[in-house]
Amino acid sequence: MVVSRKKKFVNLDFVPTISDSEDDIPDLDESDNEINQGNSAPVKNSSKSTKQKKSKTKNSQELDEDVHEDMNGDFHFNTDGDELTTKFDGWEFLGDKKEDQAKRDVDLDGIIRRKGGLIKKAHVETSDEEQEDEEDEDEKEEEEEEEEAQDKGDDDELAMDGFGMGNAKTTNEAADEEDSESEDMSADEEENDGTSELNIPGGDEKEEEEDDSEEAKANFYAPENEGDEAKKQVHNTFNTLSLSRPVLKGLAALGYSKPSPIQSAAIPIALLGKDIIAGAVTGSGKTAAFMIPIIERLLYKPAKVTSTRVIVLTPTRELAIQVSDVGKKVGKFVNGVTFGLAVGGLNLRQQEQQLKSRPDIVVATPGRFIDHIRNSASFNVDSVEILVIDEADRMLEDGFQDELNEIMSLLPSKRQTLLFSATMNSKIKQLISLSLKKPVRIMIDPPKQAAAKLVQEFVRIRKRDNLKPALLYTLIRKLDGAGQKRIVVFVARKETAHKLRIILGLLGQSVGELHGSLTQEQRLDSVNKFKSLEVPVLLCTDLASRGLDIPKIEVVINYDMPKSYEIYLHRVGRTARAGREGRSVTFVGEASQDRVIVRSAIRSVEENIGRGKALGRNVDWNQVEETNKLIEKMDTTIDEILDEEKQEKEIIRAEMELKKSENLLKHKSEIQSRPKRTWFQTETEKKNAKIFDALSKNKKTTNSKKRKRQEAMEDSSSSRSYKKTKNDRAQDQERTFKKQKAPKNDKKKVKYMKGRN
Ligand SMILES: Nc1ncnc2c1ncn2[C@@H]1O[C@H](COP(=O)(O)OP(=O)(O)OP(=O)(O)O)[C@@H](O)[C@H]1O
Repeated sequence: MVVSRKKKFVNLDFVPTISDSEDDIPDLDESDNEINQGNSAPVKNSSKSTKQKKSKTKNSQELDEDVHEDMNGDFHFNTDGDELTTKFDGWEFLGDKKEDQAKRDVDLDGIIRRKGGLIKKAHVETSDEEQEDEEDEDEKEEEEEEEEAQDKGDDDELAMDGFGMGNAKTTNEAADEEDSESEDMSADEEENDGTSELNIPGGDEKEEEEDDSEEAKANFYAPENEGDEAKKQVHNTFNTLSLSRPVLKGLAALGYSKPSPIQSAAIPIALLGKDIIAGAVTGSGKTAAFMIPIIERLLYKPAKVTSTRVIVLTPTRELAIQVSDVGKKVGKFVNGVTFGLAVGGLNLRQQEQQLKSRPDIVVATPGRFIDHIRNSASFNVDSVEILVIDEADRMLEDGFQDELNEIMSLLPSKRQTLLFSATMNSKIKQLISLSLKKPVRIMIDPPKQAAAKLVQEFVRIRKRDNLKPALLYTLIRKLDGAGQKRIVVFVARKETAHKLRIILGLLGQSVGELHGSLTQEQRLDSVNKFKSLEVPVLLCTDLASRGLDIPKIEVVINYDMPKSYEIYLHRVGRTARAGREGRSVTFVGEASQDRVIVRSAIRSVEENIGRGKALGRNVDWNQVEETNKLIEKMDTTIDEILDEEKQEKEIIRAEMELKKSENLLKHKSEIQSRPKRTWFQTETEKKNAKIFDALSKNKKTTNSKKRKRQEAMEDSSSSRSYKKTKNDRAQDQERTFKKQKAPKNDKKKVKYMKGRN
């Protein structure tokens, strides 16, 4: 089969792999029309019927088998129009766990149940319900009027004025909002416009970091018009993006019919081999925006030898697993493209085995990635052609800086680098270390914006911090009495998540946890139970704030305020994804930082009329107080549960130690013969690095004690540093060369060529 090249692209790096015979490419436009006609019809049926009508050519039959019926191929990222609700049930968070490797865990829910929890939800009557019991219909109406009048005077509960932002809503608006709270949240709120009356005073906004000068930008970035042109060239179907047939088939199977704006703009530029710095709002399809061109490039330029050619770095393990799954699904029909994971917390040996086969695309978290480069003998990164950094602004922050520098020093400098994030506003001085080559900037949405269909609500806590657990329970009950909605709750500390799980459990509400104190198996288990609605509420730390794509998260609750508006945007971006509706409820404390975030959110909504809403939420504090009385009585039970949990943990640990010793005896010689692993940074070094960062940021506060710690850190870093030496690299190359000679390695090339035909 001949590969057609479009004339306008002369760059040799460009990879136009579209087949010249497009007859057999599924006609996505056709199905578009049908779905559009039946606007409110369930997607599953419409896409199915479309396909049934199609003549059953071989390809359409194949596609039928593979299409994810629960995905909506018709959804538009343009959020002005009506959206259909997609039925996509999400990526697979399987990690590399094998069934028989499941470790024994403490059954916390079991303990809570033994203490009388998780059986029946605690019911505290609302003021409304009490009245309903007593009054007949007419009287009830009168009551409601009275209540509205009361509400009018009670701007404490209307929250927003208390933030110094002016009174938030008229009485009717407040009443409308109250009504909608108990109903299906997605429906009625559109008529309830509470945003326009919110005032935003100027004030103690955090100083922005100084912008890059025009001259610096001109030197660093590709000419601005390259990004602008890319944005202007809107592609209404993937067919016009010069993609190859297997990739188009993968996209069709996923139910993607139309590229999102970031995909439409970034794919052509990435196919040209250029470096990119891209920003687009949460949930706008950035993952596929880099996965599609990556796979396309692999397909077009087959490797001469089996080697790892693409590295995708993500800040969290769950995100890495998810990104790898997106890639596998996009590349499902591409013969021979292989994926590997280098992710902390999962089985090291298993990953080593996988990396030995040199998968084309390795998705990794930085620490484990460095570990593998250093310690997995047959894995090397000498042939890497493309580096993607997802959530790039996060990866450029202090916590990852040392690891990123180390990775940069190990990767070949001749490569394509793609950076993506929803809050991509890193300054040139941060980007320098990544050795980008005239990157094209593609910023789709105005920076620092929430998703278009997100309703952001705020509750002022004032001095009622002690009522927050009760407020959370009341809110969850109000938003979702039936346990049919997915609600993510963000907290600042792992301990808070754990304690809230017990409190809510004792009140009868089943919740899961996701934070760094859990084992990786437990983390994935939490995500999967949440995905399947087995546990509809997930208590998380910021570990889950970025990237996680679980399609039907209806509500995000910020129990504790995030540290910055950027993190706020990522957190609330777990809902209202891909054009869907969503709601966030944020508990706002008295700290000035809290107010800054609320103001930024409201300002953003006001500046972008028609995109989302910001509202104050009414709370029935009497009901919350009543719930709190129940919680106060639980103190001893909570302690007992924590004790019991601790004891069970110790028993499990002792059993594990025993097993470990047995294994050690049994496999002594094999274990001893393994080469000693070397570490890039020990935990202490990591901590020291953090202190060092903090110190260098705030030199004024350096006292002699801190200075000593700093010196100690500098000492330890000078002796720790390990990089692959020239010698190491030469050995790696030799190994690669030897492998090249082995005839079986040519297989992959043949497979790729097949994929293109
Ligand atoms: N062209 C498309 N058509 C239909 N659905 C799409 C398309 N592209 C992506 N999606 C879906 O949109 C959702 C969001 O995509 P993705 O997770 O890549 O967003 P993101 O921009 O990376 O978000 P975040 O900033 O939170 O990481 C996913 O469920 C994905 O399947």
